[in-house]
Amino acid sequence: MEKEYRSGFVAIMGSPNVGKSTLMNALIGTKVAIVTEKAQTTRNKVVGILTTEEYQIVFLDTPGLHTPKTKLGEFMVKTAYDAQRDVDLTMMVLDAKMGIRERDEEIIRRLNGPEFLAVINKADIARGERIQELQERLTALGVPQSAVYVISAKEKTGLRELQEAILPFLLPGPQFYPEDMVTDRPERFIAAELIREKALLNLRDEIPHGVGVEIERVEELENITNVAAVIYCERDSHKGIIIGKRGAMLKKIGSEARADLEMLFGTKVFLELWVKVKEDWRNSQFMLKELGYREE
Ligand SMILES: Nc1nc2c(ncn2[C@@H]2O[C@H](COP(=O)(O)OP(=O)(O)OP(=O)(O)O)[C@@H](O)[C@H]2O)c(=O)[nH]1
Repeated sequence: MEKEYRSGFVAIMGSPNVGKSTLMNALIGTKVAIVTEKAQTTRNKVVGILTTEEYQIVFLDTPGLHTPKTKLGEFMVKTAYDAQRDVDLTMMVLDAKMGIRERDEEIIRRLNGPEFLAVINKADIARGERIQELQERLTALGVPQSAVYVISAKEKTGLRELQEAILPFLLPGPQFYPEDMVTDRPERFIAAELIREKALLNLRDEIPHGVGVEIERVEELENITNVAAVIYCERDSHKGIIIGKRGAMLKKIGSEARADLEMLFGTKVFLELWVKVKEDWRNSQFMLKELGYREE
């Protein structure tokens, strides 16, 4: 008898910067979520999809949980807990080096149960005793040993075991998305995220969280895709920094983004980038909507 097709939804939770996006990209083998060394990089719920002949796993990569200070922050936290509610499995990602913070404990207590796995990430940069200490803390919090996995999303170790651990949580069911689809986010959204990633990677610490990217136009011609985008920032002084001396910074952001956009669209890309100042845009409902941080 043929085996029944199985599918399910898996939420990837955890504090900012623990490596959730890196893990999801590694599991599905494509870059659908942006990664930077700065906390709170992920703002939206991004779906990553892993399809094989036997099963389909749909991953929800949630914004890092933190105490919200702005409307955008509130939206991020709400999206994270909302994503968790209707899933078949929740994976809580922990940073082996940072350990379990008070806030993590609260989340673990809230989410621990039969459909819960704890994933200790960044094993490549933590000492063995440190990892053992974390495992013991998890046991003390009531998470069974069998639900704890030690991995390095960056070095891609422990991923096969983790993937196998997910399979029993999948239920007989349909393939929700076509097999060649790796995310349900529109190309425009990914394009904006790729540009934002390059801005975050290149800019100094004080600016990045005030940076939003809007794609104004995508024109797909036969051999080239024309993309026009605006980088929003909150102050005139920031605008100067983003543009850089004789436009050098903007040029660097643009050429790095273009390389990724060419992979996304599968064509050459002509990228036009503008920088605009919108004071306090993170507290403007209108701007949040404009930039795609809306509830579905
Ligand atoms: N050494 C090491 N670094 C890692 C590993 N996984 C992720 N990182 C790094 O940790 C940083 C944060 O990774 P992200 O994947 O953006 O983390 P995140 O949890 O999605 O972060 P938010 O979007 O802020 O919630 C990046 O600099 C990654 O390269 C790992 O296994 N080992």
